[in-house]
Order: sequence, then structure tokens, then C-alpha cells
Amino acid sequence: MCRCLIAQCALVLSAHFLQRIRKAFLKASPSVSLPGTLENEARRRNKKPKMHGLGLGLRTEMSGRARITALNLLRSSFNQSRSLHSPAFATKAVEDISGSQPAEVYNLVQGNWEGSSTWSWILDPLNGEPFIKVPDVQEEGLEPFVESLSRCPKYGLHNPLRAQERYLMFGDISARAAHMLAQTEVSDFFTRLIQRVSPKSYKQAQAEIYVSQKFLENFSGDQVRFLARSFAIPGNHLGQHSHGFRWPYGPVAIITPFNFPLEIPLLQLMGALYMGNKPLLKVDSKVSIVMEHMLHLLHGCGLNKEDVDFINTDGKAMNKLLLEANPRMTLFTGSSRVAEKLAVDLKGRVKLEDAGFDWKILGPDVHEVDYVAWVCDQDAYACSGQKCSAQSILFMHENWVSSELISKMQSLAERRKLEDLTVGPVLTVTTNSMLEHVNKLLQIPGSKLLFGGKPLENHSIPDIYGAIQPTAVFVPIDEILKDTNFELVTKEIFGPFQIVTEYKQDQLPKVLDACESMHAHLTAAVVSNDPLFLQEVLGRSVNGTTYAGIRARTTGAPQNHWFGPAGDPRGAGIGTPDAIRLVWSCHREIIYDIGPLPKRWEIPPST
Ligand SMILES: NC(=O)c1ccc[n+]([C@@H]2O[C@H](COP(=O)([O-])OP(=O)(O)OC[C@H]3O[C@@H](n4cnc5c(N)ncnc54)[C@H](O)[C@@H]3O)[C@@H](O)[C@H]2O)c1
Repeated sequence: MCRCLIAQCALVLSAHFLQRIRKAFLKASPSVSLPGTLENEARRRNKKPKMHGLGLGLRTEMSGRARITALNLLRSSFNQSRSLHSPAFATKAVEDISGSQPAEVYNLVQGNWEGSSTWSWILDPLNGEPFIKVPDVQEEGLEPFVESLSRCPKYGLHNPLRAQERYLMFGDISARAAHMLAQTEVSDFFTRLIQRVSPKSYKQAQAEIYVSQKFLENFSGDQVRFLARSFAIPGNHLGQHSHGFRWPYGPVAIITPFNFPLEIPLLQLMGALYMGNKPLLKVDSKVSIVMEHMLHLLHGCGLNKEDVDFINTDGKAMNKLLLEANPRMTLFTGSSRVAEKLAVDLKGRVKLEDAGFDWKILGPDVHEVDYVAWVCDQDAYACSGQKCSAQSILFMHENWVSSELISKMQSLAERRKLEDLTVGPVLTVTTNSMLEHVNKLLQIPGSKLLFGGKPLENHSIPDIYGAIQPTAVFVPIDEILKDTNFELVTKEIFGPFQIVTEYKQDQLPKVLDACESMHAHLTAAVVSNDPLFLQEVLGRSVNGTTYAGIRARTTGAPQNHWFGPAGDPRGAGIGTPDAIRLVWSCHREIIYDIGPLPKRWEIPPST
């Protein structure tokens, strides 16, 4: 009762405070619109915001730096006023974000939340309405980000010999953030926010929160300093010993794609911070609203605002920023095309998590058909196939052909529906290009459509995105291996699509040749409990995250095991202590040699 009264008073007071700030803000700068009210303001003055077509959507011209301090103030008071209804860091309730009530995202640079002179609109993947306004920093607006990164020395914000208390600080921040993410209200907020921008089922979106929460728990307390564990080796004489340290890179950049709006950027960001780096984070603008909110949460948990910069811009401007700011290391997660470009532009100072063309081989022992069919369905079609670990090709041993595997996979695929987002918009491949790909495959002799292959119906997903039924195309193994077909068949389609093929007992070498020839070696699954079969396949393949056994899957990047490609020295990892150490720190050896000199030491002859 008493608590309820206090809460009501707090609500009235914070609403009152917000109102005062708004009035003061408008008085100080009458030509400026408040967050979320640009359109209202423009309407009031009988003017439309200026818009130009740009990539995904539209741009609007906004006023400059003068309003920023007031905006920062307003945003923090707005947060306070919402805190009784939504998580305190939420700038808008998820269900309110829409064409009529668009959300706005801000950049964070040198400790300040800022807008940009140019903005772009993100289109709602479910109905095409412009629903999130995001800064679109142009090349001439990069300077503050370059300047901010340049302030961080190469020896980082902390390292094993300096500012050691920050290791403990990050342990505390992680503990608090883990606690926050464990709250149902917070977890539900992030789950639904992810669903809004990267449509996937509630369970799939929630898995990102779960993994992030467990990851933060894992690095609570003293675990951050344990990441920087060093070692010492006795030297050659008295006073000499060598110490191997995990040293930060200092200024670093993180670039992440749209498909895991929280998990990928958060885990990489925290890893970078734990090891003493200052990261500049760029998340695909389509989904950056999620990390913007996570940064608010982290600030609430004690993260210094100057420790991370956050930019919303397109790939071209980001590329330029990297060349100008010259981060000591860039972690890139995304397509192989961009990965290869950055590797050259940044002269190899990169770690890469790029495309996946992930294979699954079913061995000779046929059992648990229902289970295997269900895992195939999840691997190929959950998140509408938009996981880098999605099952791209299924090699079936001949013994599985007479089982009901394919028909079971088909019925599972047909259960998927747009209403619960078990199938939904594909954000980087259009319907036409996916269907065109299917048609090209069907020209290959012996190939056939197993199921799917049609556009989704009765929806308002805009044409810039894709919408097709979960689809499987059969292509004979001998045809796959032909030079004329191999590239086409092994092209990653980042949507609900897979290739299926079968092999005879004596054709296993052909299957392994196909896997060897693929250029991406991210995830794989060997579905068999036959130890000799497992040994043969595992010993002749390379994929970085490989599941083996009758329950094997291709997807799954939990915090408890390494996830990343193998076979490439530039390959990064995510999630585990090893991944963090490999990606976010380098080895430094300090050889202490303090003497004393041996008694009666004399200068020896030159050598
Ligand atoms: N290996 C992994 O862990 C992993 C995880 C998720 C996604 N992926 C891959 O990501 C791809 C899907 O994402 P996408 O199509 O959006 O990828 P993408 O390469 O087009 O974009 C990824 C990010 O890079 C930015 N970017 C684009 N060009 C850039 C440039 N020249 N310089 C700097 N930044 C640039 C984008 O704005 C985005 O933030 C798939 O190939 C998928 O397999 C890999």
C-alpha cells in the first residue's frame, strides 16, 4: 500500500519533471523537435521533414549540436518517467513503435548521446512503414568518432599492469547486467524488441537474451581478471623470469550484422571491454535500436559512458571511418564479401566471423528419425534460415532414403507460419532472388523441388525484403561436384532454404571432397553414433564448430562452447574465455632481468 503510494508520487513527480524539461527545451530552442515528435513538430508548423530516398528508406535533415545537451537531459528524464512501466532504460514501449509513433536511435560518442545531420528510416519488416529513425552519419560527420578512438592509447584503458581495478569493475557490471536480464520484464522487453526488428519466433528471440544473460553471469565477480591470467617462466639466472601477459589492442572496432541484434554485439563488446580495449561499435542500423537500449542498461549497471562509442552509419562511411581512425583491431561479423574487403583495407588487422555454408552429414545408422527430422527443420528454417550456422546442405546416407525423414521434414516445415514468426521476412535477400536461385538449381539434371519453393501469401512484408516458404531442393551428389554447378549449389542463401542430397556407402569420399572444396568452414553436424564413421568424417574436415552424434545440429551458439570458423588464421570466436582472449588480446612477454650481476663480472670478448 505504502509502496504503491510512493510509486504514484514518483510517477507524478517524474512526469512533472519531464514536462518542465520539455518546456525549457522548447523555449531554449523553439525550432527543434523532441525525440519521437519530429513529425508532430513539423505538422504543427505545416512543414514536412525533409526526406530523400536512401537504401532502405528515407533521410531527414535535423538541426545541429546545440540541441544535444538538452536532448541528453531529456532522454535521461524520459527514462526516469518510464521506469514504472517499462524497464528504466527503455526509451519507448515496444508495442508503441510503429509508423505512427516511430522510435529514434542515437549515436554515442565521447560520452554523449547525439543525433546526426542526416537520418535514415528503417522500414517495419512486417508492413513496410517507416518506424525507426536512425542517424546516418555521413563521411563529413566522422571526425568525433575518429577523435574519440584516437584518445585511447595502444596499451588500452586497462591492462595487467595498469588500472587493474577496471577488471573488477567489469566483473561487477556483468553481475548487475546479468541480474537485470534475468528479470522477466527486462527479458521480455528485449525479446519483443528483437522480434520487431529482426522478426523471429518469441522462443528464438528469447534465446538471445538467455545466452547473453548466462554469458554475463559467467564473467561476473573475479572472472574478468581471470581472463587476463598471465604466466611466468624461470629465467637463466638470478633475477630473470619471463612473464606472458594478455595485452589489449587499445582502440578497436566491432561491426555486426542484423540477424542477432543483441547476442553478437553484446558478447563481442563485453569481451573487448574486459580485456582493456576501447571499442567503437557499429551494428546494422536495421536492428541497432536493440543495442542502443542495451547500452542504456549497461550504463545503469556502471559502464562509463566514455568507454564505448556507438555509431549508426552505412557500410561505405564505416569503411572510411576505419581507414581514418585506424583501430588496432577490427572484429567483423557479416558476409564474406565485406570481410575480404576489410581484411585488405585494414592490412590484416582483423578477426572475421563471416559467411556460413553449413553442412550436415547423416551417417549409416538410422535411428531417432523424428528427432533428426525436427533438428533438421530447426537448423534449416528457424529464424527463417537467417543464422550463419543454418543448415545449408544435408548429405543423407542411402540408408536414410527409405526412412520417412524427408516427409517428416516437410510436415514440420509446413507447420511454420507468419503469425508466430516461425517463418517470416528475410532481410537481405528478396523473394525474387531466392526463387530465381531455386529455378537455376532446378535446371541441374536430376534435381527436384522437395517442398516449398513458393512465395509466402497474405502478408504485407515490403518488396525490399524476402518472403518464401521453407524450401528444400534435391541435387544429385555427382552433379554437385561438377565445376559448372559447385559454386551455384554452395552459394549461401540467407533465408529459409537448403539443398538435400544422398550418397551411397562408397561415395563418402565424394561427400568429404565437397566439404573440403567449400570456402566457409563455420559449423557442421555429423549425425551418427557410429564411432568409426565419426572418426572418418571428423578427421577429414575442418569446420570450427562441429556437432557429432545422433543429436548433432548445425545451429546453436550458446555461451558454453566456442563458436567460430576454423581453417583461417583470421577466424574469430565468440562466447567463451578462449574466444575472448584470442579475439580481444594479444600476447606480450615481459622478461624481468633485475640482477644482481655475478660477483667479479667482467666485460667478455665481443661476439
Ligand atoms: N560467422 C558468424 O558468426 C556470423 C554471424 C552472423 C552472420 N554472419 C554472416 O553475415 C551475413 C549476413 O549479414 P549481412 O548480409 O547483413 O552482412 P553484411 O556483410 O552486408 O553486413 C554486416 C555489417 O557490416 C557492415 N558493412 C557493410 N559493408 C561494410 C564496409 N565496407 N565496411 C564496414 N562495414 C560494413 C554492415 O552495415 C553491417 O553492419 C551472412 O553471410 C552470415 O553468414 C556470420
